[in-house]
Amino acid sequence: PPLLPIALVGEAILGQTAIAVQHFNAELAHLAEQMSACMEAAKGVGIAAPQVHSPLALFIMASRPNERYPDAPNMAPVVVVNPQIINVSSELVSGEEGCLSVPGQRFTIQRHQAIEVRYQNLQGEWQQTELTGFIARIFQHEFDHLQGITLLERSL
Ligand SMILES: O=C(O)C[C@@H](Cc1ccccc1)C(=O)SCC(=O)c1ccccc1
Ligand SMILES: [Zn+2]
Repeated sequence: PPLLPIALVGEAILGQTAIAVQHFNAELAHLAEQMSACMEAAKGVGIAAPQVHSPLALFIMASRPNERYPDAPNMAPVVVVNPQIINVSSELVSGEEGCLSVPGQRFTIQRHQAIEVRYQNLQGEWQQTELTGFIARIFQHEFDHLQGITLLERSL
């Protein structure tokens, strides 16, 4: 089956606040599968539902070592639904980011080094955990997408 098209910066959906997921059904699981396929094909480490023209508060994050973050952990993709950022470290770190909605460009972005987060999985079960480093960076990037914020608004 074809890959979902990826919204480019400037498209309205990328500037909107995402809608909370209410129904943890097969349709949601199917959307998550399609998003994963898109992310893999684009060699991304994350993707948010608005980037595939869905208004839902849902993203996928997956870390793997890469030339910019050679010590990034190898992490199986995680589906994050209805995320909240509960606490953030005062420590900020600058790092390079890309965005599938701003193809071919890199930006230097400051992010919190550590964050405390809460989110639901595909079964609707709440998870709470602390994230640090590159994974915390990915979470903050995807969380921004759900608030209608892209890295263009954060670029130094
Ligand atoms: O647009 C997206 O959400 C995907 C984006 C996620 C992201 C990349 C880097 C830091 C935080 C979040 C990408 O995966 S773009 C792919 C890419 O350019 C890249 C991949 C690994 C490290 C750095 C950039
Ligand atoms: Zn992005």
